[in-house]
Formats: sequence, structure tokens, C-alpha cells
Amino acid sequence: MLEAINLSKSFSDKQVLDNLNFTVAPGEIMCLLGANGAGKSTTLNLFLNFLHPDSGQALIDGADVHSNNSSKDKLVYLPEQVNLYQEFNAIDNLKYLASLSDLQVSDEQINAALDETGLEQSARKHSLKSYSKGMRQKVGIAFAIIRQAKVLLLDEPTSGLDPSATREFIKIIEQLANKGAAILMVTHDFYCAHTLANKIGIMDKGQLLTLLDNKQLSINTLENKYHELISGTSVVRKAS
Ligand SMILES: Nc1ncnc2c1ncn2[C@@H]1O[C@H](COP(=O)(O)OP(=O)(O)OP(=O)(O)O)[C@@H](O)[C@H]1O
Repeated sequence: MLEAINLSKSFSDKQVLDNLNFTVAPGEIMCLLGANGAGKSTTLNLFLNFLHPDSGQALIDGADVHSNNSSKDKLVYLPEQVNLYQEFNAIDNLKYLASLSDLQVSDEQINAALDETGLEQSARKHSLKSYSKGMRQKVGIAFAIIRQAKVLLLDEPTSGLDPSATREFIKIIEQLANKGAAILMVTHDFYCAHTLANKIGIMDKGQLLTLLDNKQLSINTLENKYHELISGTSVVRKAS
């Protein structure tokens, strides 16, 4: 469970987050949409304890990430570019990451996690230098599987992915949510947000303007709501 309680953050005299409140329950996927500079990545950075809030709390399973270091053990973060160690192959990267988390993992466990992500067998022993963004992401997601992460934070995971890779990504994330992970994803991708999310928050200028029940929305309604809220305009699509 992920909870933002009255989270506020300023840089110098500029308020970039203003009293943010939301929860992401186990098995739930929440997407944050918003214009550039709305405060989405700052929100993730507060949950990662890379930044400290001026006021409010970022909680993982009820523990404040700022005062409880071990709450980060439950979390895996996938940045927009998953780089890892370029010279290592997928298996060695995962062994190394696991060792940093004091986890003992066998090759069988690593391969089982990579099987879940769909990373091809033939690619696993090649160095990450030769990997596409989608393949790197699968290695990052395999780490979340190995670590049995309860919380996944994703920053613009589908930017630069082709449609097939996006579809594969969506399937893997759905599987992780079905296994009980609480997932918070920052994105500019309406299709991905609409396909995956249970709820969608639209942010602007540090505020969560609305929290929508995605299952009640068509993608057109979502897009229109976004544009109405962010720029005061809506998009009218012609039927073809
Ligand atoms: N370390 C920092 N120091 C000063 N200002 C910052 C810092 N980090 C972010 N900001 C500012 O905070 C605001 C919110 O930035 P943030 O990166 O959270 O937005 P975002 O919604 O993720 O945008 P984007 O969609 O472009 O990634 C922006 O005005 C940004 O310039």
C-alpha cells in the first residue's frame, strides 16, 4: 500500500507540490498524468526518499519512507531509462542487483523471473549494451519479480517503446498487479494509462486536480477531461 498524505514540496520559493493526497492499494494501478513540470517525478522522488517533503508524508505499508529506511526494501523503481550495468548480461545484472539487496538467488530463479517478462533466452547472455529499451525494462521488471516487490514506481515507462513492446509491457505490469503489487506510474501515454490504470490522477502546477475511476471512462473522455483541466480546451474526434 502506497499513501501520499498532505504531501507538499517547494524548491526555493517555488511550490512544486501542494497538499497531495492519494492511496494505491495492493493490486491497484494508479497513473499520474500531467503537463511537463506538474510535479509527477517529484512525487516519485518523495516516495524514493531522494527528496524530503516540506510537510506531509509518503507512506509505504503505513511507514514513512523518510523516517523508516527499511520501507524502501519493498519498493522497486523503474526510471525512464533502465540502464543498469552495460557490460554485464541480464543474468549477471540481476545477480549483482540481488546481491546489493542481500538476496541469494539461483540461476533458475533468475531465469524463471526473466521467463515471466518474456525476455528471449537467446538475449540473456548478451551484454546490456545491445539491448533495446523494452529489453532493459524487462530486466528491471525481473528484478521486481525476484525481489517480490510490494510497490512499483514507474517513470514514463512506455516513452520510446514501439506498439508491440508497449503491449508486452502492459501485460507484464498487469501480471504484477494481479500478484498484489501496488503500482504508481507517471506517464504521458493516454493509451497505456487507460489500458492499465484502475485510477488516474491528473496533475497541474503541483496539485492533483482530479482522481478518476478509469474503469468508468472511455479513452476519449479521459483525453477530453485532461485537456479541459490542463488547458481549458477539449478535443472533438470525428468518427471515421
Ligand atoms: N531539484 C530541483 N530543484 C529545483 N527545481 C526542481 C527540482 N526538481 C524539480 N524541480 C521543479 O519542480 C517542478 C516539477 O518538476 P517535476 O520534474 O516533478 O515535473 P514533472 O511533472 O515530472 O514533469 P515532466 O513531465 O516534464 O517530467 C518543475 O518546475 C521543476 O523545474
